[in-house]
Amino acid sequence: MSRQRRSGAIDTDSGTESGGARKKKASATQVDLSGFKALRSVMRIRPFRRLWVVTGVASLGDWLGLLATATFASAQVSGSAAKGLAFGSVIAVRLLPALVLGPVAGVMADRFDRRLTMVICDLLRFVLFASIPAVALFTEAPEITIGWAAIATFLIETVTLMWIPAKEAAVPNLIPKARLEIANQLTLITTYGITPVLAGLSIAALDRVTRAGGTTPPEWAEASNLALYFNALSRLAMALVVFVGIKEISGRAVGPRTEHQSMLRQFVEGWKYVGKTPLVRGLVFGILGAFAGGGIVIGTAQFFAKSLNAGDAAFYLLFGTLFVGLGVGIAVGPAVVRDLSRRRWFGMSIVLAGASVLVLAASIHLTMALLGALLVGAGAGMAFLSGVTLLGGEVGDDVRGRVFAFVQTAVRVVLMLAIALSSSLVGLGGSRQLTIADLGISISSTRLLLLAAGLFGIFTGISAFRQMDDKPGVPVLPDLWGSIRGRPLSAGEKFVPRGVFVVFEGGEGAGKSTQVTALADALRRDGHDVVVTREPGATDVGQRIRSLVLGRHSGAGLAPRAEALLYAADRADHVATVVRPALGRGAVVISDRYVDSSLAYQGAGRTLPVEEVSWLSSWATGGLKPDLVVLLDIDPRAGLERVAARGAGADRLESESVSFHDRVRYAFLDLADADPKRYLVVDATQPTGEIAALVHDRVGDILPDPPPPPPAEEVADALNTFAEADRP
Ligand SMILES: Nc1ncnc2c1ncn2[C@@H]1O[C@H](COP(=O)(O)OP(=O)(O)OP(=O)(O)O)[C@@H](O)[C@H]1O
Ligand SMILES: Cc1cn([C@H]2C[C@H](O)[C@@H](COP(=O)(O)O)O2)c(=O)[nH]c1=O
Repeated sequence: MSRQRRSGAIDTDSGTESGGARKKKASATQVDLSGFKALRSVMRIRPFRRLWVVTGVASLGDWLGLLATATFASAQVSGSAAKGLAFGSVIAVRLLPALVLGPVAGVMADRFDRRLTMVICDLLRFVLFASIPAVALFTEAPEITIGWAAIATFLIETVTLMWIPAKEAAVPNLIPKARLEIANQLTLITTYGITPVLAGLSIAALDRVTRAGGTTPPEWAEASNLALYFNALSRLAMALVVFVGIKEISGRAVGPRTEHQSMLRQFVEGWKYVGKTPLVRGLVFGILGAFAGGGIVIGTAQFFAKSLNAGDAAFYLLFGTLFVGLGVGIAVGPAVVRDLSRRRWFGMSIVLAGASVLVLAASIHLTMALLGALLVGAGAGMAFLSGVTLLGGEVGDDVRGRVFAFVQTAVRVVLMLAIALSSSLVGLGGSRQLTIADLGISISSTRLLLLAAGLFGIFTGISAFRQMDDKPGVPVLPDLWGSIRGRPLSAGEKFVPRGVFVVFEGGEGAGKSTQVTALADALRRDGHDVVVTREPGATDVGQRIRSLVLGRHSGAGLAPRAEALLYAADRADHVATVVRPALGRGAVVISDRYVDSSLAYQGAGRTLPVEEVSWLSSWATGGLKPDLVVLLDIDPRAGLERVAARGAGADRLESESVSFHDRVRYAFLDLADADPKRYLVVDATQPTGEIAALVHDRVGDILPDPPPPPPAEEVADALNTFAEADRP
């Protein structure tokens, strides 16, 4: 059985109009999902708008706080080694709580009121952030100020671990599912694009202002202290806005509350859910793979810059480009892939990031490395956006907090391990120059690690894709390409054909009816269950359509598009009520004409865009393709003579010009050329018996031998509804 038929992908573009008209129509249907209007519509959701504003302010505060705590700690000691140690320790302390407390945080987010959890966490963070510079006001001892900065940072991070799952799990309840992606886009761009840059600029500006004129500011007015106070106040503001202004966060979308379960039980259930649900498993696997790869890129970045014979500036440039790519992926990705399945997009984005790491590994010049870094960032950004949106939109409310907590914990652990391991590993390996042609390529442990990271990224992307794919069997690249052009392929109708589908095609008078009958008789003699059918006109509706399109008087002025639609309508009814049921019961279905006739007559003959006629047919048939097409090829002059000899007069299409029929003939031949395995092209001027023997032989190759037993009686009864379609 042909694989194409089983896969049954359909191009779901919305019509046959061309150019601007189609674009207008497409954007009209997408207006609720993308673009500026979508942005406006999500901003109209009051609770989200408020949350977005305070999250932006708080995120600015957090980035300021991160920079400030680190610079604050190093400012308390002297000597570069001590400063470096102090700086590094504060950053490391921020990552530690995840190891112990991450999973518990998820249970809290699913167990307790999320709004109160957020408010209490923010009040605690307000106090803790403010306490860091405040303690320094009361003591001169650096061990106390640094010690407290480290303890406070640890506590802040612990509290943050509780806050994030509560917030992330609540957001999808505030926004309709269709708006979730744009809402996430907005939040991620604000949190990882705008506010870190603003924070860096603000802290530098603060430093300049407070030291203007060469004066040393009082300790409380140091830039890092002011930043920490701002951070504290932004958290207080967040607590107040969430408590007073976004009461909706307390609401639950679906599912029963789970307070009756013990915390331990909830914790175990959360892990089980992640392990057992293919979508979540795929997401988690993909996210972790991406972060592991990202960690290796970060861990090796400095050595990599050196391997390009570039200095520190190149390192920063690469790093900056990676973030630009991340932003581009998040901001532009959805507009590029349009209606591509988000599950597929997630896997593909990870594969893109992995493949781009390979570009990095193979870079022989800084420009190539920059391109690689840009694409790594773009892939990661798109994976991040689609991953978060999928988690928010497809994970049930009652377990969402635990899933987010699981992901955030695992991400931190994997990232830390990947950075630590890769940076120590690159230190161990040596580097030597290998000259290929005139290119000096540096093979070093850094590049080998990048190579491994890239391959690992591709592997995890593919695995995630496989686990989560919601369009199995639909070819990946045509689906991606179709989506970019606004014509995603939709999954074929769920249908497992048992029978075999043979179609006869050809011009007028080629001898199709004669050969259909001969083949059906021969196969019946061989013991096969055979259904003979045709287009147009195999069903009651089809009969009426046939008289509309072929009647010499009724359809005289029929517009080509109307003609194409009528044939498609006949086909849709024919496939749904005759062909699929017969194939489903295991019969051999022989049809006199099918999709190719539309491509040849309406496409080439009427000169409608063949691609669009093809889409129309794919949609009408739900992607059903024949196993074999027998093309009876004949010069139209000879074929039309045979028709005339029948003496019944020419129908509307037979009356078309010879050049029309020539175009039809060559279109049939082109189709056969493009897919030779699925076609048998026969010279239709041969004697009837010889043609019949050739066809019987070829069909024998694809038929089950011996013929399958007839279906059970009750199934046969059910299918008999369609048996009367065994005509023309
Ligand atoms: N191989 C052949 N050699 C000579 N004549 C043939 C051959 N096959 C069929 N014919 C004759 O040609 C005429 C058209 O045959 P047939 O109806 O089978 O063709 P068709 O392709 O189904 O036509 P249409 O396009 O009108 O449906 C008939 O009179 C038939 O007897
Ligand atoms: C299915 C199909 C058919 N046609 C044309 C081709 C013929 O001129 C008639 C069918 O007549 P026949 O005697 O049954 O062969 O319809 C078409 O133009 N487009 C189609 O999709």
